[in-house]
Amino acid sequence: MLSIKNLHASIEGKEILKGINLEVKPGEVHAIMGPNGSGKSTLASVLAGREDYEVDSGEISFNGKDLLELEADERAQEGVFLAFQYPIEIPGVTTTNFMKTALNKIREHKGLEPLDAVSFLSLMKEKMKLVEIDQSLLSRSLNEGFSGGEKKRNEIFQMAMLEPTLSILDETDSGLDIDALRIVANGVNKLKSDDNATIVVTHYQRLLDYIVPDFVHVLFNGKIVKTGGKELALQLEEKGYDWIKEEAGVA
Ligand SMILES: Nc1ncnc2c1ncn2[C@@H]1O[C@H](COP(=O)(O)OP(=O)(O)OP(=O)(O)O)[C@@H](O)[C@H]1O
Repeated sequence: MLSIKNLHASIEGKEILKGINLEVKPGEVHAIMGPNGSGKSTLASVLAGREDYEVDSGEISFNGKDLLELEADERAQEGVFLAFQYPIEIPGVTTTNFMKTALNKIREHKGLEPLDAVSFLSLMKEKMKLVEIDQSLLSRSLNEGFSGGEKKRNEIFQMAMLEPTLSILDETDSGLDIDALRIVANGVNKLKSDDNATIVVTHYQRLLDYIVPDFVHVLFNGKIVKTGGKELALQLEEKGYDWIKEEAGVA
């Protein structure tokens, strides 16, 4: 589904990603961990097509398409979903209206008719139940005055509605409390299928108790220096990152 080959990327002339290689297949959950400043959020942002980042070399193919050729909104229409560390607030636009527009944009791209009001409402109800989000949140302006946990819940709701093929969750520093961790984890687990894949960027080994990853990758200084199974996250929790740096010869 996703194939990243020797990706180099920089911001304001400073090289951050220094040769990332990653293969993600349908049905898989990949966790990306690593010390502060190693490039985790940069990788998520480059995948989502955020403009501040310059891709210097390398390839990213997504379902056979060259992802780097696509603008951020085109990537979303192709089924890439990025949940940011800090979701933006959009005063005056209700979550419901935002979702309607986003969903119909994606449907249009797939050559489908926009959903009529009744079908849209029944889809919303079904997904609200799935991610346990409160109706009152959906009639408020998007993210405005939402608590951290509410923003997270809302993001997982958006994910449920849009049914992306590839979800990228950047949870490195979002101040998730235990409830919010569970919200994110339950959402990801419930939405998991053989047709979609998830990349979770996290510092929290705890999150991986709830979302069991198929692979854990350790990013250090812009490169993936170690890949393992879910037990790697437990080793990191116990021993920190120094042993990995030594093992990779980057200490
Ligand atoms: N606008 C910028 N200008 C210069 N350097 C930047 C800019 N944005 C990010 N960086 C640098 O890029 C490096 C990687 O940042 P990134 O946020 O991707 O790391 P991270 O692994 O997600 O870190 P954390 O775990 O702390 O969230 C850091 O050294 C950071 O200071």
